[in-house]
Amino acid sequence: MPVDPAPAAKPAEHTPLMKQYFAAKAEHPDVLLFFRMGDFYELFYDDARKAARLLDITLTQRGQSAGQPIPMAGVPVHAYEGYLARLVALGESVAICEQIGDPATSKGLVERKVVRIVTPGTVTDEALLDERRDTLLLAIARGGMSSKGRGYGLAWADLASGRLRASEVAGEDALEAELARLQPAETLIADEDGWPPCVQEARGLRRRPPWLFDADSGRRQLLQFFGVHDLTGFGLDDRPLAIAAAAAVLGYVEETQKQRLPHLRSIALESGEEAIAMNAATRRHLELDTRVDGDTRATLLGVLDSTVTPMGGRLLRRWLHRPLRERAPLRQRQHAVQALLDGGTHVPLREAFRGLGDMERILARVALRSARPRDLATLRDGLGALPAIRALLAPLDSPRLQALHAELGEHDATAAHLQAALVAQPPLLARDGGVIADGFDPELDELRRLSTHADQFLLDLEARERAATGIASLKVGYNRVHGYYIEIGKAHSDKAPVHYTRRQTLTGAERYITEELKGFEDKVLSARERALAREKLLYEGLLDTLNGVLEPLRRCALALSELDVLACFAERALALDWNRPELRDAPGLRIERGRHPVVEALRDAPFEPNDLVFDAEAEGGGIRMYIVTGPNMGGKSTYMRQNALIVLLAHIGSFVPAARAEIGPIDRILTRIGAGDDLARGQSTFMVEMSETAYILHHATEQSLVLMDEIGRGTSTYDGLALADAVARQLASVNRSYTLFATHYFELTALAEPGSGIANLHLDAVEHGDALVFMHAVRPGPANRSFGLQVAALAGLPRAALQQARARLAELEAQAREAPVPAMSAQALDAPQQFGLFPASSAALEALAALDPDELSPKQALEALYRLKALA
Ligand SMILES: Nc1ncnc2c1ncn2[C@@H]1O[C@H](COP(=O)(O)OP(=O)(O)OP(=O)(O)O)[C@@H](O)[C@H]1O
Repeated sequence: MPVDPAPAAKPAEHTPLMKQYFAAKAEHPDVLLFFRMGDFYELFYDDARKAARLLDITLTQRGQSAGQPIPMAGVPVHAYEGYLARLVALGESVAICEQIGDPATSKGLVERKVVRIVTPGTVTDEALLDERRDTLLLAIARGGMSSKGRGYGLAWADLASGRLRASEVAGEDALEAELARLQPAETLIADEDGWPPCVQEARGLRRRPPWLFDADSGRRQLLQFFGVHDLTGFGLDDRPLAIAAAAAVLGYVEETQKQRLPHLRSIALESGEEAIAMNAATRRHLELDTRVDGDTRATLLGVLDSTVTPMGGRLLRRWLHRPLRERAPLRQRQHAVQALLDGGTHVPLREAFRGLGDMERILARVALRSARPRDLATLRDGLGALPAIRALLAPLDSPRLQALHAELGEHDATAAHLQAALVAQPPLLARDGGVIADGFDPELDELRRLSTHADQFLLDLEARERAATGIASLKVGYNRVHGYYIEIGKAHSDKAPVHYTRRQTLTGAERYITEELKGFEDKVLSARERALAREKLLYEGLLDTLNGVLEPLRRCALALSELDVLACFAERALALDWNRPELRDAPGLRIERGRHPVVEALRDAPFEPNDLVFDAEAEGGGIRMYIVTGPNMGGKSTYMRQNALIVLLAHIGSFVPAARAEIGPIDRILTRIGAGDDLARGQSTFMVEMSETAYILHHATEQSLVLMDEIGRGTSTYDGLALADAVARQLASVNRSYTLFATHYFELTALAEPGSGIANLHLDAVEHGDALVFMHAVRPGPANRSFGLQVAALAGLPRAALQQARARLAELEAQAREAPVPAMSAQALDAPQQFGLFPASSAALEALAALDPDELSPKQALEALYRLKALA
């Protein structure tokens, strides 16, 4: 790291400009400072080096200060947003230090001030935001230990849409699950030790003084911020950790935005009880919105999201990450989707959504007073589309759609106001005017008329003066220094009337001004400026008007987002042949002809649908676990995941890729699917596998859906088999969850005995000569072959290696026939610690292996037998 000599120098030794810079920088030591100098934002010293590296811009030097050259890098003001976007995407924060005074009029150094701080979690500029993803600022407050682990309070703000939420969780696992769900852009924590790895790895991590996370002062801060007497209404009253986190978030937002935040009007507590719990591993394994390789298209969200508006897309993502347990709202959504489908209304509705734009974020910018002319034009067009949307919804028989219809509200007056106020296609920036339409404001019209009609006036004046003076060469002109003038050639200058006042003498001509021309000049020159000022005032007035109806407008935007998602569900259901699942209150799961939405979408060939039945009401509790066997590539993982995705889709209110689905109450979806993607954390594949498995055994309940894919693969065969066996037994007899357990250990198929609640399913393949054809159909019973070698051949393993493998396989199979592994008995299920799958002692095995019967005398043989008996 290069050392900056200059900042270490005594302040007095620096130039006045650099003194000003250091004063600003001292207040924002850990963010990049964009220091406005004319048409550039400049960065100095370490900031310059860092920006040069991150943005690939030139590092230069700017003269000297305190006897040292000043490293400098800069970005042009007109293009700064792109650079800012890149820095923010890299997790950097930037303080924008503007010239406050007018350089033209200020004496000496122009005044400068940091006007806002752009951070990854607080950006609201359209150009810096991902359209289809919430940008969240999260704060985590830490509490004491309880029986469930340490308590954490979380609060997150979505400034770009004005949403503030909080939650409280117990234990590191739950905290990690929340982080995986929220995916914050920036995370605030107290500057203390001992944060778990999931926090330390959080994006845009920022450590703040611990006293900012204090619950008592936090409570006072929240009361003041929301102007309320207690926090009961927000559900936060007895939630000190959530309060502490919320105060930390708000404090940071106020500090960075340096302005009022009228759109953060309330905070709501999200309770974990309301949602189907999915831990970080499950979200990853099910590839809800991102695959391990970073791809976002071949994911559930990629297939599901056909929303028209960005705000609809963001709501859908939030729903997907927080499937609801409560059935009533889900049934309402399903009913709404059905109502849309029945009349085909989703088609014209989606057409009408095209004109909506991102109303939610536009309204946030209106509240922050940073909305640009085009934002308001989009809002105008969106509100203009409302009557058509309302008319489409009005006849539909669905309680949710009618509630949303009511939430949309009437905004005809606002729409008409915007319509009258704005030109059809306003420019990007309000700065240069041309935003407010003609006819909206008489004063502005007059000012505009003055500046635009100037040309005609001058021509008229010229003609009149020529006629009056009889000088045909008389000209009316303008120059920047002297302003308007009447010019007469030297030859005629003696004919200039007395009311002409000389302004300037040139070699061949004289220039004059008259009272009339002077009056005109004053009017015209100031007219443009005044028109601009007037427009600015009118624009601010527009923002005021909109802020007066912000709440109803925001409710309207939220209702439109939900309508967009429901219409998307309808469109997807029709396009992809998905059906309405039945959400039942009785336990059990029954899926008929289910499909994997993503695999199906990616395949050219048809997808083979498969059933799943967990009939919890059957005698003896029915089947609780399926052991799924079959060849590699047979479709085991696909089958397991498709069932989880169908269950998940049902719990966001969507239709599902199945002919029929009956779905009882579900509290969690838990998965253990090998991905090996945690190597970066320094954990071995096996360690990850076991800690995920431990999590599942600790958390799975009778209402949980559990997917276990090839447990025990990461260790030696016997260890792996023993672990897989024990885990399967635990899940079936202790957790009693709905479990799909895919395995290559055929020994486990023996667990399926009558009364055990365990059954076998398998997938199959058939050989056609050298070719292997996967059937992908799930059948009852265990698989009888693994086809591992055939699959290896398909994968292109060298012929010689394959031959060797075949020979070795034959040997192993022969050995196994001679000494078969004892099967597991059903009784063993009740006493998991005693099952007799393996010889109790490997010492006995080793001793046995060391014996050579041909070399033993009968006496030695008998002694050996006694020794072995003692070892067993
Ligand atoms: N029901 C199905 N219909 C059509 N194609 C399928 C079906 N299930 C799986 N496939 C295809 O087979 C491929 C392999 O499936 P999958 O990964 O589920 O196999 P697997 O049995 O889990 O394999 P492995 O044991 O090697 O992990 C999938 O990528 C998909 O293209």
